[in-house]
Amino acid sequence: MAKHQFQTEVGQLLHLMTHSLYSNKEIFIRELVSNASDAIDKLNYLKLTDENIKAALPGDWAGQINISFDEADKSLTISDNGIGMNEEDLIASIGTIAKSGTKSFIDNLTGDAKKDSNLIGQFGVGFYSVFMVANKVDVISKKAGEEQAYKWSSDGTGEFDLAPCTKESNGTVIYIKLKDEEAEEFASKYRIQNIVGKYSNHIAYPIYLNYSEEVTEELSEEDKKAGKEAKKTVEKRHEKINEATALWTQPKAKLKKEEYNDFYKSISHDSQDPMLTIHTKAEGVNEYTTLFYIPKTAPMDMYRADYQPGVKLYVKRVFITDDEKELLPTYLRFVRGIIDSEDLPLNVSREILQENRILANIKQSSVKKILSEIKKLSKDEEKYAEFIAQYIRPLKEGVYQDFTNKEAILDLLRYKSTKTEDGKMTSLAAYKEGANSEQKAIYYIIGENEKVLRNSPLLEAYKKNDIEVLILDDKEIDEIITPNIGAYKEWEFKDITACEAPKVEQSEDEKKEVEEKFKSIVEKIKDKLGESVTDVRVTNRLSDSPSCVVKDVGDAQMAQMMQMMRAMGQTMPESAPILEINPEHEIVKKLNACPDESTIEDVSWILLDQAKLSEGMDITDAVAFAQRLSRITNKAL
Ligand SMILES: Nc1ncnc2c1ncn2[C@@H]1O[C@H](COP(=O)(O)OP(=O)(O)OP(=O)(O)O)[C@@H](O)[C@H]1O
Repeated sequence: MAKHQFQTEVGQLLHLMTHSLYSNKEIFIRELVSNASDAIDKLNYLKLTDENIKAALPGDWAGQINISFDEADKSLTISDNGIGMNEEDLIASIGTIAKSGTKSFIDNLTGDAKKDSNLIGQFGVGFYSVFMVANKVDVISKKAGEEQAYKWSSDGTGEFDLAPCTKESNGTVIYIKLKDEEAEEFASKYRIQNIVGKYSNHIAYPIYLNYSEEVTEELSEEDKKAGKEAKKTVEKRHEKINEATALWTQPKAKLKKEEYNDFYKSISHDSQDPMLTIHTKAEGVNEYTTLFYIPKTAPMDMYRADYQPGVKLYVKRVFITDDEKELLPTYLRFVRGIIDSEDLPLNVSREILQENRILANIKQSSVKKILSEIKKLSKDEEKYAEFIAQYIRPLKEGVYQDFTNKEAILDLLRYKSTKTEDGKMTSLAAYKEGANSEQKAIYYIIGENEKVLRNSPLLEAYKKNDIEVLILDDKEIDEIITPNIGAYKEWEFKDITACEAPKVEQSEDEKKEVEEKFKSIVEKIKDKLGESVTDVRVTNRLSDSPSCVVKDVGDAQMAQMMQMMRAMGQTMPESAPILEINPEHEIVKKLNACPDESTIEDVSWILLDQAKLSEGMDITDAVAFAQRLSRITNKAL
């Protein structure tokens, strides 16, 4: 018998399973039954696509799962007649090699046992959950089409044994020796029935419960009078304990909300009810059923490049794949559920799926359906706020990924703005509706910090003109996506740091006059600040602040490209801003009349640095800034 060491991360995980994660232990049954069902799914598919496998199976092979328990032995056994595992599979799947999700699972643990147990399923570390209740586990497995069976055993500490063994037919038997304190709870008919009913009722294969029961003979009245003793016999039971129907094939009207929710939990490993359930049967050119769910909380791997897709593809109830990222567009990667097509050939290869016309049509209609259901949800402001809190980012990605549905997605987006407060958000439709008759564009400002953005001097002119400005504080994504939106219902999106200020009551002549009056000080400031600014000019966009910085309009495209390069990890220098000064402000007026060159120099730098600080930008030389401030303060006192 060969001893193998678990990889460090698996070891860590097992330690957590045995020592820390105590709440919701019952989910180990859900996880093992779900693995058994997946194993049967896989064999079902191979039977259709691989002649050798078909020949190796008995003609009447049909997938089934068996659970048995033995109170005296304090054990539970879960077995399936699915694909099975050979030696390599056992090592790779439940042995030395931790899957990509394991490390992030450990990193994501919060220490809160309840929350942490919910993470178990999400990270594909389901099998190990058995060690929450087991002292020792044996996995006896034989892969379909192969001769040799193997036995894997572990007590959940640092190592496991692996050795050849005998097993008649393909599939996997998991023997669980329960910890003493768990035996009473889980080696129990009612408890198992209850857990399977709760999580695995609509697994597409029958689950049988096998157990022995002592039966006392029913005596007739006569026998009782005659003092006959009732005989006791032990009878073996083999009872189906789940519905074993694919839930999505049932008519909508027949299904209750709880049934939908339970099914969701069984396919998603989530312990919460879903936020939204969308069940559609399409008949016509293409015949198919889809059952989609939107989780209440975004899946943990939503922002990982190697996220696990949440939609499974079936053809006429036969599972085809759960690893196809193209079934829905990437921006809808948080959706869970199934697509079951009547028209695809059963032996469709996974390779040709991507170019398949039928599937492309199903995908297109599914996206439309999901977006329209989200739109319906948006009518309920409170519920929709929860949706937005979880999914605004992927939705924003949709704006540039999905050109066909761009308008529909834009309608679903929500933004903070200068006219919303207390975390409330506005839609683009509401923004347009609330605008005055002169306005023809959607104004926005982007940054990292909401508070800084709300206090930006650049907003002063917009406030004065009662123009709403969208506050985009998710810079990483907003800076890439928003400039690419173009327009919403003919209203162009405009970045207020790079566009002309809104109209103020000032004629061209007045403007020229002001420029003339401040010409020489503008030149002087330009001279003092050198390459730290692209330009210096007087502005009419400010009222309370002496100065502000804006981007060079012509440079907007360049700035966006630089931002994309930065998002890809390149270091890119920020281009110098334009400094605008407020001719109505006392500081600027006094500076214009100031004869002292050194004061002009200090104030010029302070005007630039404080404008940068107000926009949340870094200043190049904080020490020099402090020194200048001291000098000016000293003069003022
Ligand atoms: N009964 C089984 N028959 C065949 N293979 C199995 C069985 N149980 C587990 N496996 C294999 O072990 C792997 C690991 O199982 P585990 O439950 O830890 O994660 P998973 O099932 O891949 O992920 P998730 O729990 O998210 O579905 C499975 O992917 C599968 O390859």
